[in-house]
Amino acid sequence: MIKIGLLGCGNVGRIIATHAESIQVIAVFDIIPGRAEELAALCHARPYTDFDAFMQEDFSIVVEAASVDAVRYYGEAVLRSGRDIVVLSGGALADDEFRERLVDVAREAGRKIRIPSGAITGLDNLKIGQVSPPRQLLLRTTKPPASLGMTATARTEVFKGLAHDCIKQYPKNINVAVALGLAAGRDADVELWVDPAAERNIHEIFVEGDFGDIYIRVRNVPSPDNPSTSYMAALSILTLLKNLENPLVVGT
Ligand SMILES: NC(=O)C1=CN([C@@H]2O[C@H](COP(=O)(O)OP(=O)(O)OC[C@H]3O[C@@H](n4cnc5c(N)ncnc54)[C@H](O)[C@@H]3O)[C@@H](O)[C@H]2O)C=CC1
Ligand SMILES: O=C([O-])CC(=O)C(=O)O
Repeated sequence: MIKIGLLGCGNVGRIIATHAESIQVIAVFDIIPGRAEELAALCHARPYTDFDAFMQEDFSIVVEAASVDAVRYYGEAVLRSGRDIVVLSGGALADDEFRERLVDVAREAGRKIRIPSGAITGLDNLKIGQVSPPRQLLLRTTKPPASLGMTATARTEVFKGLAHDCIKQYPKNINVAVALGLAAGRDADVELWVDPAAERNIHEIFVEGDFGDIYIRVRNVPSPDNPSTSYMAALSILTLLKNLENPLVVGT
């Protein structure tokens, strides 16, 4: 059974901890002591608020479900310790300098940085963009205003531009756009909308290239404890972990 250290004991951390059938959560870490303790009790793990102490535990992979800042603070140390890291807050890798350094560290340590598909689908074959760059790569995200901590009386566009700029303004809501760009090999264009009539977190992906064109629409159910995070994101991590040691690899 894969032994994991969970970095982040919020909404996604709780879903992982309560569905951890094919994994063993050994230790959990959060800056908020009560959260670490509560989650640890749920999955019979040990709670930590001190990162160095957390890292002394016996696990082979760290699952980050915390924040863009957490990836920046701890990503390198995780890899240098000889563990892989699953990064849900992939927005941290929008910073070219940071990403290149992290990849270099992973290469030196012989470890992997795994970005799950999170709240979208299609990252597998979007990687064809690394071989044949797409002419269009657009993510149009629509969320209920509450997901962005806003109020709005009509459908409103709150951002239009490139993913690496959008993530700076909305680090808790648009990590998917950065993952999309990392898969396809170019920064994605992003439109971020709030819509008071939306009951789901909707991600529409438009791609066009030599292969033809793609349109994907994902209508995500918001998570029970954090409406800005789609429930699919947690399921995506559980699925990644379930398949880690499977010799049969499906998808590009
Ligand atoms: N790539 C994707 O498709 C998606 C990515 N996300 C990202 O995943 C992350 C987790 O999402 P949720 O569980 O819903 O968030 P949450 O806010 O419910 O939980 C995050 C937890 O991490 C802790 N935390 C934050 N920064 C930390 C740090 N520097 N050190 C230690 N603990 C820290 C917080 O105290 C909190 O308990 C967020 O960054 C979110 O933006 C969420 C949904 C989809
Ligand atoms: O969960 C979602 O729909 C997307 C999200 O928050 C993110 O990418 O940060």
